[in-house]
Amino acid sequence: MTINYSMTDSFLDSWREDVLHGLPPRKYDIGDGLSHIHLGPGTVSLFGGPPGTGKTSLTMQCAVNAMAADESLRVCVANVEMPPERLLERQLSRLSGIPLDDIQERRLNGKQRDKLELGFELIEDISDRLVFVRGPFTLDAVAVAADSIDAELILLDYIQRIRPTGKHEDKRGSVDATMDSIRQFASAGCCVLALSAVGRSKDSKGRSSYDGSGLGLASFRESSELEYGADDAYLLVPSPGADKDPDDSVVEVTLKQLKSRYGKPTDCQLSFDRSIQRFDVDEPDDDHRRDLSQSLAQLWEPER
Ligand SMILES: Nc1ncnc2c1ncn2[C@@H]1O[C@H](COP(=O)(O)OP(=O)(O)OP(=O)(O)O)[C@@H](O)[C@H]1O
Repeated sequence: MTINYSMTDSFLDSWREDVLHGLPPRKYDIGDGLSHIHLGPGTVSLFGGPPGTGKTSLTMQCAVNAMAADESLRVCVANVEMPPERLLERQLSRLSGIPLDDIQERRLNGKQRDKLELGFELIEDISDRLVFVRGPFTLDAVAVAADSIDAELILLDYIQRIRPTGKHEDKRGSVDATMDSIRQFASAGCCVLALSAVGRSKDSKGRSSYDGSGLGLASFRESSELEYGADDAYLLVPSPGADKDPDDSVVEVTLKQLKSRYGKPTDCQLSFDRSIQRFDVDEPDDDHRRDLSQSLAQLWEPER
């Protein structure tokens, strides 16, 4: 076994230089209103939430936006549930505004085909920097695929189904080992986005449910190593009181930040338009805005 350790004087100079060089740490631009989500080299972020809330779509949106904003960014995606073509159809829908149903059913009229071109162009721009693992879904395969393009951002969807190296006694041991390897990816300078299944919790009436109010850090399935190993952890849950009509194409969801290793956890409200698979950050409502402007005004106009 290799044992790693370092004397402080061996890295003091480079660290001092790093602190003083005046440039902020690299952070990906994943879209308007989402700057509190710190995704950058060397970080591990965990995204959990009930099935179908949009974790896959949100994290793919973040990755594609980051690639569009930074032409040097290379990304590796390992999705155990959906093939690349289906994942990209969601992005095509979002980027062109054409309903996903029409794309999936291949019922596109001339006008829609023209609009799709914009989406295809954007995807073509990132196509030589985006690699998908097709299987086996092991961390070794992820490492090979990521190395093939020197990927810096790795998206694992989802962590309980991606097998680590070696044999492990049970699911828990296997997820622990996966998190260990993910930390090694991060130490090598990668940004890892890991999606996680969550367990049901008890709702206010004692029933087993995925109700957002009962979910927390301990809800990440199989292992506490997940909550400790991640730098940041998020839960994507339906917003409290949001209209739960399953036919609505737009649903209100909350991205709760449960853990932020180096900052203050911040929640944010999002609208998820499922018909085009697009997430938008909700503007604070007028009352909230008024409260803020009043408090600001008071700051500048002290009581007379
Ligand atoms: N063509 C479509 N039109 C409208 N909504 C759709 C369409 N295809 C998928 N959806 C919805 O979009 C959402 C996609 O969610 P997504 O797969 O990103 O969720 P997830 O949180 O990753 O789920 P899971 O944990 O089950 O993988 C789901 O609610 C799904 O029902």
